[in-house]
Amino acid sequence: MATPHKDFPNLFVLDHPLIQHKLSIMRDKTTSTTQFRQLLKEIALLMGYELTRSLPMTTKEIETPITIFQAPTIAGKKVAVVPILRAGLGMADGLLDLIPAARMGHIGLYRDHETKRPVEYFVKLPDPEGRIFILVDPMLATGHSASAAVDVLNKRGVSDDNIRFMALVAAPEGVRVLSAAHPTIPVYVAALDSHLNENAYIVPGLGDAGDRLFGTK
Ligand SMILES: O=P(O)(O)OC[C@H]1O[C@H](OP(=O)(O)OP(=O)(O)O)[C@H](O)[C@@H]1O
Ligand SMILES: O=c1cc[nH]c(=O)[nH]1
Ligand SMILES: [Mg+2]
Repeated sequence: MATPHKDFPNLFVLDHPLIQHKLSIMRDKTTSTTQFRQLLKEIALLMGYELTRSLPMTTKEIETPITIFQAPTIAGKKVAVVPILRAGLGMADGLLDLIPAARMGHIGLYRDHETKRPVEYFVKLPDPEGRIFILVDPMLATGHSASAAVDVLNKRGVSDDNIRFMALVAAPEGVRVLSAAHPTIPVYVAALDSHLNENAYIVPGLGDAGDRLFGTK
């Protein structure tokens, strides 16, 4: 079971060997787009298994072929998976395999090359009533895209209590920014890397996740 990081009480680094092995292949610059896409999906599914551990449970009376049974089921809350476009789409695929009944929202943000600040270009979300929102984006670098995406959800009536954030690789700078703005949101990552470079890319990181996922440059 995931335990909070010693420096960040809301950060959970999922250090399962399968996740770490797959991430190392993704980091390698010689890994192809095809492999990168497949591995991102597989890691998201494995991370989703841990993240969904906190979903509230209840029981429901069913009848097995043998007897009446109070069967454990996920309580009322419905789930929405919300990728931050573009790169988040690669993680959403894995989560949807795990939770096929989840609704899906989309938040389009790109990071301006000069300012390094996110620019919003698309938002479409499901009804927030009684729903848990899982925001997904492989890279948490400066943390401004993640914070902006949470702000978008807040404006549409989703409280921080109903938001989880899932990233592949985070920089400490980004975790600090996101948790300063939204201290109660649990953040799940596969790795907490060293720092950001002068272009606000994560070191050692894996480069530009969107470009590697979609084969663009
Ligand atoms: O934490 P930040 O400093 O805000 O950076 C992280 C953001 O940068 C990347 O997206 P990008 O802007 O490259 O868009 P893309 O997914 O379309 O490539 C990444 O997928 C995050 O959304
Ligand atoms: O390292 C980084 C930082 C921002 N966006 C990326 O895709 N990679
Ligand atoms: Mg990109």
